[in-house]
Amino acid sequence: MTDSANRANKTTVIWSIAGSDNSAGAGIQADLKTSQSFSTPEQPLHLCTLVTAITAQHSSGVDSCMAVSVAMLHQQAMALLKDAKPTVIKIGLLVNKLQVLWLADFLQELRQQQTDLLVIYDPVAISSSGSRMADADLYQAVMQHLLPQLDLLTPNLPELEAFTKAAPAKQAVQQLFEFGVKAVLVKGGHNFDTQSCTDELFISPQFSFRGYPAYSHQISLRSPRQQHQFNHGTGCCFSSALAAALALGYALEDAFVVAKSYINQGLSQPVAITECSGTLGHWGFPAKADYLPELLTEDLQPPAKSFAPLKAPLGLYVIVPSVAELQRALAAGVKTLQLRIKSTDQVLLRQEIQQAIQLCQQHDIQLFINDHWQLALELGAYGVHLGQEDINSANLAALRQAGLRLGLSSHGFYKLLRAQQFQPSYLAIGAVFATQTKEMGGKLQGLQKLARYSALFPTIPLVAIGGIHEHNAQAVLACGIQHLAVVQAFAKAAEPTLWVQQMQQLIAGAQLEQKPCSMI
Ligand SMILES: Cc1ncc(COP(=O)(O)OP(=O)(O)O)c(N)n1
Ligand SMILES: Cc1ncsc1CCOP(=O)(O)O
Ligand SMILES: [Mg+2]
Repeated sequence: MTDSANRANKTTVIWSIAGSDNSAGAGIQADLKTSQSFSTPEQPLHLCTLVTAITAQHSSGVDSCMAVSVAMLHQQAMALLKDAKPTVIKIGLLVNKLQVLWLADFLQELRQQQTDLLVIYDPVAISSSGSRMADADLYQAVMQHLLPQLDLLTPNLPELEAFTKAAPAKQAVQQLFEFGVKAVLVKGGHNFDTQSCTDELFISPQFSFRGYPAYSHQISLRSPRQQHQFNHGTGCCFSSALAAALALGYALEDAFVVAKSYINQGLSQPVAITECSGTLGHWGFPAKADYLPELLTEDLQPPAKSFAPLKAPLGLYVIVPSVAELQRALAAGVKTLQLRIKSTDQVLLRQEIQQAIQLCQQHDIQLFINDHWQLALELGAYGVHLGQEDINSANLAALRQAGLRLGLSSHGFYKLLRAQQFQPSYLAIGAVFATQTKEMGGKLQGLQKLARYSALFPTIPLVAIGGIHEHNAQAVLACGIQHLAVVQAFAKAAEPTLWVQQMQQLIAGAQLEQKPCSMI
């Protein structure tokens, strides 16, 4: 393959079907800025536009709005299809029923050729300044014709009410699901009674994107309300940020966390146009923990207190399947270990866990017991490592009270946020690279995401796991990660002591340097 073909292969195409906002806070102009903010040389995004309307706007209102004809919309689509099909389509302002009907037909046809297309509709009809831009019968046409073609609808509270006349939001969303839309993200910014801003994502079991099943079916994210008027286009950019994150291949719940953080970042550093008006800033991928929202989970009661901190940095963290291997690791100089036995034989488990605990206590080694938290608790282990699916069933309060350290697995922005709420001793993130040790369904984190995690979660030890070997460890460390967990790399090391020394030196060097990450 040629270089240029390779490059084109990497580029993900997004379409924005929306109105032009000549003041560039919302509409197509905002969609372009947002997608550009998420685009990198490693994962380029290219946003193409189908203009539905030309508006004349300024900071306090919309002076006029001229709809583009359906014939012209069609020509724009046909022209774009001569180059490339979109992976994600974000729809914004639609002005009249004719546009809705054309779009519904067009999407139905496109979906037949492209089954993994994802369509998001941000149903703007009235601008934030109160100016009506769409015909009064628009939503009725949308309900009947467009909703079945949509994956995700992102109404704010007045728009949700205009669609369904129902309250509360859960009931309204149920009605929308019945019309065929697969997920609804209700933007809570118009609930001005509160000092915070809570957005809620409802995902129907029908939603799927590139094989990512939804982890949870209702997720609420809350952030403090930012009290200023430099917020033109916020709702629009929220949906564009979702579109961009989905185009990068993120699961929907991860895209939600990232989009909300993007908005928080943009509102924290807005662009003032006049003294009392402006737009949110577009400053790249959200890069500070301050921008992360708080996750309000329906099913979990995170503990008020944190788990015991680690006695020493994890550094090189070797995972072994037996006491025999654990002894080999101890002899090689490993200081952090995990016993990961996938047998259900209770006699063997008890025996191995007890022996491992004793050995590690003698050598003052940090030992985590994988999965078997009851035995770990009973036998007085130093710590346990659990998966996210274990959080609901394990007695976390008992583990914390007994002083055990807790490590939790995570596989993305949403799960990191969820796991962090339990205030564990560390968070693991994987699989970074392809691994033979655990079936990961082909979903790998890669280095770019690692760098983003370490910027967003700087206060808790982050451990990278999955396919880490001596040849790629440096690249992982360069992402700001300071702890590396390995299975095969140690198991296969021909000279374990030398190998451990080499890895520990690499990690110590990176900890000393504390390089700022260049890959965010
Ligand atoms: C350090 C570390 N990180 C992740 C895992 C994986 O834990 P989990 O998701 O529970 O999967 P299993 O290891 O139980 O198969 C881990 N064990 N250690
Ligand atoms: C347990 C686990 N969890 C995520 S990846 C992984 C396996 C890591 O093994 P290896 O270091 O051999 O790739
Ligand atoms: Mg497990």
